[in-house]
Amino acid sequence: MNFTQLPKIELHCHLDGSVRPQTVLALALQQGMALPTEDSSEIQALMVAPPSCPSLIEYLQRFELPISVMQTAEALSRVAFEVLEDAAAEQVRYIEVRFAPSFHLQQGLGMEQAIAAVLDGMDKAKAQFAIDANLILCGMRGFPIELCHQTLKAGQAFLGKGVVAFDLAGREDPGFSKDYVEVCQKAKAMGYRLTIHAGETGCAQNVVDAIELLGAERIGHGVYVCQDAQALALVKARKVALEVCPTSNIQTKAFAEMARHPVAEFVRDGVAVNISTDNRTVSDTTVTTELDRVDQAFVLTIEEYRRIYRASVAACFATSEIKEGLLALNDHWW
Ligand SMILES: O=c1[nH]cnc2c1ncn2[C@@H]1O[C@H](CO)[C@@H](O)[C@H]1O
Ligand SMILES: [Zn+2]
Repeated sequence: MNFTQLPKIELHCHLDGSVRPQTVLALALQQGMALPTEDSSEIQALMVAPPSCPSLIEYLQRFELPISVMQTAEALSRVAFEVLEDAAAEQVRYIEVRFAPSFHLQQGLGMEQAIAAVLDGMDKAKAQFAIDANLILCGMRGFPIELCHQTLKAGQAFLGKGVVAFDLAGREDPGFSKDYVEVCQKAKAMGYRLTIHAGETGCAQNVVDAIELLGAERIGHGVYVCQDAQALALVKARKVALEVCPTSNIQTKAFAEMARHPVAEFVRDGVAVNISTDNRTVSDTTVTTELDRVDQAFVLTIEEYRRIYRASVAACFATSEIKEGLLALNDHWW
């Protein structure tokens, strides 16, 4: 199937993993920052995770370079604008971008300023391109939980003005959810929607916990429910959407090759699935490429793509007005 012209929805895209390599170079030069190389293809090589990264931890090391140049309001705005520009160019008509405000404080920005800067870049792109967008704030596992509380507080004023949800990202230890019950309860009480990275590299129980202990409405990845019938049944019964990022899952060694990835099985089994990039640069991909790779491995039908699209509309954290617009696009295209 040719996905190039079809409308797309991306629900799982990290800002710091989706910076254009040329922009990293330009920002570093502008900021007088020393780089290991000034060749943009070498910069790209430093940012892209190898096809066979030893683990999620190694994958996450690819974020250091882009984060180092994303410490000013101007840089954050520019990067946010460009991510929407890149997404719009491949017919992504709605995107939820995510980032961790706590990673952008190295040069004196406050969390509120970092969030405002990202929203500013997104607003400019929304005005210019055929794309709608919202922002998800990530709390980072492996760092003090206090930073999650600060993130929630910093984002509060922006709820309903571009910020829609809270996420937990970073390393995934078995049983992590029990440490985040209070944070997630607070997030919900404040009006944040909730999506949680879980079941990315091995532990289906983490998906169950994220749903039952934390109240996750969507799961980032969640792919390991394929190995646990009860976890899979829970995801289906609660209509929790999985934000599936196939290439990223191969890079982190969740699955040895695309042919073993459960995404097509999920779609055929009635699981609500969205297909996203995770990280446009670190995974060197686009939503179109992700769909092509799934199609090459499993042959997606148009009806299956429609199902993915509709599930993505249902699961996204947009207003009902935006959702109706996205569904109308679907009618128009098919
Ligand atoms: O697939 C992933 N799993 C877990 N954490 C991730 C993934 N991709 C990116 N990040 C983490 O989220 C932070 C905020 O955007 C990134 O800096 C990275 O550490
Ligand atoms: Zn992710």
